[in-house]
Amino acid sequence: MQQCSGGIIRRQQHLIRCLAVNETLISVNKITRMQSVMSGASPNLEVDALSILRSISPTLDPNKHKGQAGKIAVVGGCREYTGAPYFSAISALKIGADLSHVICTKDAAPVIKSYSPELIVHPLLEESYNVREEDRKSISTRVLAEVDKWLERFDCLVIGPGLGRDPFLLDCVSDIMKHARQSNVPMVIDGDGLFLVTNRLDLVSGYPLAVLTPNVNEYKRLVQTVLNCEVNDQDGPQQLLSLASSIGGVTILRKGQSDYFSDGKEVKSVSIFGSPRRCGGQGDILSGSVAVFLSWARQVAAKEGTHTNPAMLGCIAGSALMRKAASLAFEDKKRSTLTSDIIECLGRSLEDICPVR
Ligand SMILES: NC(=O)C1=CN([C@@H]2O[C@H](COP(=O)(O)OP(=O)(O)OC[C@H]3O[C@@H](n4cnc5c(N)ncnc54)[C@H](OP(=O)(O)O)[C@@H]3O)[C@@H](O)[C@H]2O)[C@@H](O)CC1
Ligand SMILES: Nc1ncnc2c1ncn2[C@@H]1O[C@H](COP(=O)(O)OP(=O)(O)OP(=O)(O)O)[C@@H](O)[C@H]1O
Ligand SMILES: [Mg+2]
Repeated sequence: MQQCSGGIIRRQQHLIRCLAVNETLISVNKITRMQSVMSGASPNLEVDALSILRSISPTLDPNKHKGQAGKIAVVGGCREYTGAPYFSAISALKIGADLSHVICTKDAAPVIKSYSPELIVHPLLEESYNVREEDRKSISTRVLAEVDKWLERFDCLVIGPGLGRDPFLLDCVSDIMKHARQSNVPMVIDGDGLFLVTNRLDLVSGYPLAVLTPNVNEYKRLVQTVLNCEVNDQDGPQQLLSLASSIGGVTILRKGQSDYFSDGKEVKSVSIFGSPRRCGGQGDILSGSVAVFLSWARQVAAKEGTHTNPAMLGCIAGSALMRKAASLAFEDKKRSTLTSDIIECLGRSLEDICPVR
């Protein structure tokens, strides 16, 4: 039955794309609305994500100096996972951040450095297998002191891509999060960062500069822990609103066929056509993207005194760009589309939506 409705949706999506090619009068927004209806998304929640993206993307101004377009740091990368932090950090650069750092374990650092000379990689974190019981305290103090030297320079942290679940390492990351919060540094929390936060809600509860970006599994765990019930898709937007509100007004980006966003006050969605390929790593691109757009949205808010929640704007713009890049990559690579192919399409997608002036 599920397979059957999946097939129908795919055929409908194919039909919509054919219409888009043949009938130039069908606007992106109309296509989006049609897809929302077909996928079961609530059309009245759908935002004009492309306009939002344009409104927060800075111009390339020759008077600006390095760093003003964003300094992002990804806290993640361990012995098992080196791809995820790389995807997140390189995506931030490709979108337009000036500097992208990775704070990872000592073992992961040479590997991540070898992927790209563009990234600034800090081999600071340690996992239990490398640390004697009696050295734990001094090591975590040293890690925190090192991170503190950089913390206030970052416009946003991404916590969790490829972080792993080692208890000692997660304790160190909890301390980093506490310091980031004291310094008002925004945090996008993804992957194993969500595993940490689901068990330590105090780390983000009531912090408006925290963004959680759960996938299906991560969302399920959050709902079970926070709301003490199961995911209810009949009333998905309302449940998301309650979840964000119960965690004190953090912003949540619930990833799926449509992406939904809530900060506990409102719920919005983005259903722009993405890709039917579900290769691992696409969420990592999204986390790096959200970090950049959130930083830009904060700059706009500071300059123009606007009151729209920058975390919501950052999520909406990140989701729109990720989906557009995924669809471009899929047009070209079809079944063999990989995360690296999508990353290669970030620049062209951004240029299509928001050309350099
Ligand atoms: N190329 C790369 O480097 C990529 C790396 N990636 C990185 O992978 C990490 C996990 O993210 P993910 O998306 O696989 O998590 P998710 O869907 O909850 O889990 C799926 C199933 O696996 C299990 N499980 C997972 N981790 C576990 C652990 N450490 N130890 C034990 N169990 C674990 C989990 O079990 P459960 O917790 O549900 O019992 C569930 O059944 C995260 O850091 C992410 O950034 C991705 O971004 C993709 C590209
Ligand atoms: N069924 C779907 N149809 C279209 N787009 C989707 C679908 N599911 C997820 N996406 C999009 O793919 C991106 C990544 O979401 P996904 O749920 O794959 O994250 P993830 O599991 O955390 O990924 P990762 O493998 O990086 O950990 C999001 O931008 C989301 O909008
Ligand atoms: Mg993920």
